[in-house]
Amino acid sequence: HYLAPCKNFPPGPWGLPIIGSFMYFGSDIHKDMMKLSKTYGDVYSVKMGSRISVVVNGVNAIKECLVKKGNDFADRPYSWIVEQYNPRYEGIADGRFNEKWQRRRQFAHTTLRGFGFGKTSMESKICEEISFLLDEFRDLQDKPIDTGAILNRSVSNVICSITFGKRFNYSDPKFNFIIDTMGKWFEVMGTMYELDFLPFRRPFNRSNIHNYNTLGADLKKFCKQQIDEHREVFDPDNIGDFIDAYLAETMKQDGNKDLTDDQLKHTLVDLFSAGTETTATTLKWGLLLMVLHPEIQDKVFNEIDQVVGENRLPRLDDRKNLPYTEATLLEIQRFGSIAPFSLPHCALKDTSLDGYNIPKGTEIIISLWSIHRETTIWPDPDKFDPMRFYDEKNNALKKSEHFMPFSAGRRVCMGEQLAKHELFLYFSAMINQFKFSLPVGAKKPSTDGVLGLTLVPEPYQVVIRERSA
Ligand code: HEM
Repeated sequence: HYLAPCKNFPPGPWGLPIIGSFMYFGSDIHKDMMKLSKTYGDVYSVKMGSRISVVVNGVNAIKECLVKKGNDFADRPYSWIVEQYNPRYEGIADGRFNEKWQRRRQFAHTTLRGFGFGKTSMESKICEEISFLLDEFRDLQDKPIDTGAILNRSVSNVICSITFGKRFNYSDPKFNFIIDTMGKWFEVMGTMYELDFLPFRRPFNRSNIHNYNTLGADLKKFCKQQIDEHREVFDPDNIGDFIDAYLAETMKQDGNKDLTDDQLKHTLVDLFSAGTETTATTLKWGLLLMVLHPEIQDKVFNEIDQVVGENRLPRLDDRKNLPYTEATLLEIQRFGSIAPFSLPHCALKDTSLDGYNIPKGTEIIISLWSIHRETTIWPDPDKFDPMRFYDEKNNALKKSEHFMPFSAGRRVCMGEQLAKHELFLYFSAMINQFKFSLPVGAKKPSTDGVLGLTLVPEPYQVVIRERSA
C-alpha cells in the first residue's frame, strides 16, 4: 500500500512506486474505477502515478461532495495537460475556484441568459438550425450515412449564433476545419490522460503532444479571430451577442482588469467546445439506440405524431404532453453517460467525505458513470429501456434522483438548460420527420462507446427515410 497523506484517508488498492495503480486500468477506465468501488467502498483512493486521487462513487457520496460540501470541493486541480493550452487556467471550465472566477462564471451565465440561454426565446434559434439539418437529411435519404459530422455542425451553430452572432454554412471550409479540429482535440485529450500523471512517458509521446498543442492553438486562434472581428465593428448601442456583451463590460471595468481578452478567448473555447461535443454526442447515442431498438423508435414516433402531427415541428410547449419521448431521452442520457467522470475537482481546504479525511489539494474524480450504471438502482443497467423513466399507468414521466448527467453544485454544467432544450427539440424533430434504420445487412454497431474526454459511440451508419414521403 502507498503512504496515505493523512490519518483516516480513504482506503484504496495497492500501487507500484512509479506508475501507481495504473495497472488496474484499461481503456475503459470508467468501468474499472466503478469495479474498484465494490472492493474499497464509495469513496476510495488511487495512486495515479506519483499523485494520489480520491474517486467518489454513488449518488450519496457524490451529493455530499458536490452539493452539501460544494464549497470545499469546487476547485479544479493542477493539470499538466490543461497547462499546455491554458497555462493560467483562464476561462470557465479550467478555472481555479476563487472570487474572480466566480465573477467570471456569473457574468458569463447572466449574459448567456440575456441572450435567451435556457429561455424559450432560444427556441426559435434552435428550430431554425434544426430546419437546416432536416433539409440536409432529406438530401441524404436512402443511402447509408454517418450522421456524426453533420450533427456536430448543426449543434455547434446554435452556440455560434449566441456567442459569435452568426451561423456558418455546413459547407464553409473554415467552419468544417474548426469543428473537425475540436473533435480531434477532444479525442487526443482523452488519450493523453495518463501523461498528466506519468511524466516519464511524455518524451515517448512527443508527436501526440505536438498534435494536441496544434489543435488547441487552432481553436484558440479561431476564437481570437472572432474577438478581433467584433472589436473592429463594435458599437456599444448594438450588443448582439456574447462577445459584444463581454467587450462592453470590459469597457465598464474599473481598476480590476479581470475581463481580459485572454479570459474571453478561453471562455469562448469553453462555450464552443462544451456546447458542441456534448449535445451532439448525446444525439449520436440517441440515433444509435433508436436504430438498435426500432420498436422504441416507433413508439416515440407514434407519441409525437399523436400530439404534434406531421405538419409542424415539436415545440418546447409540447414537452409536457410527450412523457414517453422525454423518458426515452433521459434513458439515452443515462445509458450514454457521455461525461462518465464530470471534470476533475479538487479540495479547496482540509475537509472530509463519507467519514474520511481529505487534505486540501487532493484531486477528486467524480464517477457519474457509477450513478447511472448501479445495478441496485438500475436493474440490468446495460440494457436500454425507457420504461425506467416512464410511468405507464399515469402516462407520466418518472424522475429519479440517481441521474446526474450535468453533474451538480458550484461547477454544474453551465449549459444545462440550453442542452435540455436542444436535446428535446432536435431528437423529437428528427424522429417526427424521419425513420432511422440500420443499412440492410449491416453488423449491429457496438454500444460500448470510446472514452476520450467524453464517451462517444463508435462511428456507425444509418439509413434515413422521410416519414411522410
Ligand atoms: C448534453 C449536453 C451536456 C452535458 C451532458 C454536459 C455535462 C457537463 C458536465 C458533466 C460538466 C462538468 C461539471 C463538473 O465538473 O462537475 C460540464 C461542465 C460545463 N459545461 Fe456542460 N454539458 C452539456 C452541454 C453543455 C452546453 C450546451 C454548454 C454551453 C455552452 C455547456 C457548458 C459547460 C461549461 C462552461 C462547463 C464548465 C463549468 C464549470 O467549470 O464551472 N455544457 N458539463
